[in-house]
Amino acid sequence: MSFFKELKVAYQAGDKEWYSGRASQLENQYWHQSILVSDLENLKISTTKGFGIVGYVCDAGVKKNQGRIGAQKGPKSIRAKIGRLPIHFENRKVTDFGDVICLDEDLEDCQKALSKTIHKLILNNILPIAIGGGHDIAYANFNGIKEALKNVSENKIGIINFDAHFDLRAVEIAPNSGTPFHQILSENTATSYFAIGIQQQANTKELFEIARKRKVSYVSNLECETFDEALKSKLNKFLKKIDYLYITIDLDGFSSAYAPGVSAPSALGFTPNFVYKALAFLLQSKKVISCDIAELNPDFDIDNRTADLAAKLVDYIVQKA
Ligand SMILES: N=CN[C@@H](CCC(=O)O)C(=O)O
Ligand SMILES: [Mn+2]
Ligand SMILES: [Mn+2]
Repeated sequence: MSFFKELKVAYQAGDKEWYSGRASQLENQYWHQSILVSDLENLKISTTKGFGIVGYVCDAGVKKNQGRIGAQKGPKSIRAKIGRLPIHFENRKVTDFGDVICLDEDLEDCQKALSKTIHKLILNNILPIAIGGGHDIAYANFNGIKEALKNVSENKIGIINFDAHFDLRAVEIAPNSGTPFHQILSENTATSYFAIGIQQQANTKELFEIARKRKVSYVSNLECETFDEALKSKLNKFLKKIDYLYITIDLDGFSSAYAPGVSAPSALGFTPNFVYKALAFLLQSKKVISCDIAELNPDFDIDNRTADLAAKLVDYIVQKA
């Protein structure tokens, strides 16, 4: 495809076949009835704001980070659950712009392809909702945002990551799913990063030290039992500093009771209820420029419950943005 020329990556346009569910005599009852599909080449500039789902079919970063592979099957699994959800929103146009697909473990080219996609969607007045794929999706999403906000000073762009992990590992042999925020903060020193749900037993002392040096804001999983006033006030302070917010959700930040289908599950993570409340709070700021949901690994899922959670997060973002 010429949009991705010079990149070693495959692309598949959005396909209605990916979305199915219960038939209804009435229109607009289920996602599978209303979702639109498109390819990236024929995207026309729209004056009304829309939402764009894009799949990041890549687990090369998870593999390079010594994780359990399978996340490249994530996007398909999430879409199968999205199609079946009822619709409780009006005047929202959601289009699936297809998949960028990693070839021969060429992580960097796949990331560049996703960055180009995110950039194009934002320029077309679309809020991207990227679905992964490993958490290396974050480096790609951020670079797409940065390109779209070329004239915006980097300290006006903030990142909020729902995750058990900082993902602040320094790049040693090659970038991977554990390095995205180290890469971003090294290249954009004035950009602020807030991690929600950090688990002490999932991050080394070295990672906490990197977070301190890089002035990363964070709250631990223990502070995420309820979405309380203390956290709201920290987030308000963070939101005040920035004009644009990128939200990224690593499913391994949830308790494995809700999200078993990830590379690194943990029983200690947050509940869906907590994340719903935090998301509603962040989305009402109207500063969100792009978002993604990462790390679904269908090979380890139980009764597709992690895919179902990811699909419901997509639906919730569309409702609240
Ligand atoms: N994406 C991040 N992954 C974690 C993996 C932790 C683990 O494998 O236990 C990390 O690098 O810290
Ligand atoms: Mn994680
Ligand atoms: Mn992560």
